[in-house]
Amino acid sequence: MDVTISQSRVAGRVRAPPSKSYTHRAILAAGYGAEAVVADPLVSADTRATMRAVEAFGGSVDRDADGDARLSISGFDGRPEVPDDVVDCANSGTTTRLVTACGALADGLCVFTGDDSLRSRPQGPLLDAIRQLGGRAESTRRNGQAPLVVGESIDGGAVSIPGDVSSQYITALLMAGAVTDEGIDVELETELKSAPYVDITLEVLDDFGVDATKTDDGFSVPGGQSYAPKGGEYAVPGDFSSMSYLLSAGAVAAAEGDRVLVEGARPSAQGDSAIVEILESMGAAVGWDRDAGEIAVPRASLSGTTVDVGDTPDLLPTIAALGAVADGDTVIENCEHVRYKETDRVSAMAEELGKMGASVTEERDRLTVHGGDTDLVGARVDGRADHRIVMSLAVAGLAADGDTVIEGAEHVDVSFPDFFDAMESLGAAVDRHE
Ligand SMILES: O=C(O)C1=C[C@@H](OP(=O)(O)O)[C@@H](O)[C@H](O)C1
Ligand SMILES: C=C(OP(=O)(O)O)C(=O)O
Repeated sequence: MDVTISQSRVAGRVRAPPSKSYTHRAILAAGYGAEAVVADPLVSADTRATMRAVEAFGGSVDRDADGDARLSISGFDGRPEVPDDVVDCANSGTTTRLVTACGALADGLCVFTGDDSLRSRPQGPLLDAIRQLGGRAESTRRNGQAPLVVGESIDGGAVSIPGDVSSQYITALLMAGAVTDEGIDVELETELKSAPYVDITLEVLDDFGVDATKTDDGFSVPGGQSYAPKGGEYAVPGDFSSMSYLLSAGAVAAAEGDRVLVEGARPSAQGDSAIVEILESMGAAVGWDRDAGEIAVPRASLSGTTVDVGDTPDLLPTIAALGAVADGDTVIENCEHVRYKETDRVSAMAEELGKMGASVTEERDRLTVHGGDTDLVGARVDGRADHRIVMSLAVAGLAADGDTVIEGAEHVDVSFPDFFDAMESLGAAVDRHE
């Protein structure tokens, strides 16, 4: 599906979808346990991949008859079965990493694969860690990418692993380590990127009654633990990465005297709540009522800023789009790890914003958007089969002169299936077509 988004003004109230990161972890944590309800989950292409994996390991995931508001999960109670078939992780890096470590607990071999994008993402450090723990872990093509073959019942132990490729390896080892005999000590060989995502993991583990801690050189989780949320139920908070597009839409295109108000914005461990400070640093008057969980953003004359995205890789496409609308340079630093996502998002944003007339300088670890050099103009752009590229280009399209056609817009299904409905409800001119 392609979407044409035309220059428009937006205003009104909209609810952010539930957090993808928390939902993945809650579904798998429930899978590691005996029985749990996950309330307010994100039901999207990526989280469905984690549900499928829990079922493949012998659990079951039942959705409310009347919608997506609750998942009743029967887990595999710390002992994943060997799946009957290959497990398809689709487009989801989180699913792949988290279930790969789980598969290493199985008494047999598990095979994990996914779509073209997923099969090009790095898994080598996680496979190496599983081998350090005595498990079997191979890439079928011997290139450190899926398809992966994993298994042979690891018991835990000590591993050392780089921290600058993906924090999801650490999350995966901590979640699996809790149900091993010995537990897992993770020593980081390099500085941890995307660190707030491990904080999210520690928060979810704690909510499921599982102990895990930061250590001087990494993380540690004792073995022999059981997963059970307090009161049998876990509620997922709203997603700040998804909110970044809605808030940015307000900053670049809110109607005169009006604002975009986003609900579901209660504070949590999500690093991407930094979008609030980033918008403020660019000149937007953002109002965040933390108790009510509401953020309001009126239109602003944005000016360039400098942002280190070491902790917040998923905000890079949003910040790049904001930079293209702002005056002056927006410098996005510490972004090499953003090249290992669904697509290389650093070059994708440089090239696609370039098609809209933006002037952008791309370096390996830095992206500079020279805002104000030229006016943004509507153009035909490629969403790169990547939900975040699609949604960021839609934000740029709101402010660009004329019509922007975004190819492959259906990929929003990965994290924010109702994204274009939400934009339309705010008044954006959106036309879906083949
Ligand atoms: O653990 C998670 O939920 C995520 C971690 C981050 O990945 P990396 O740790 O690979 O940077 C982030 O980009 C991804 O969208 C979600
Ligand atoms: C990179 C992302 O997710 P994942 O790693 O789970 O594919 C994302 O949602 O931007």
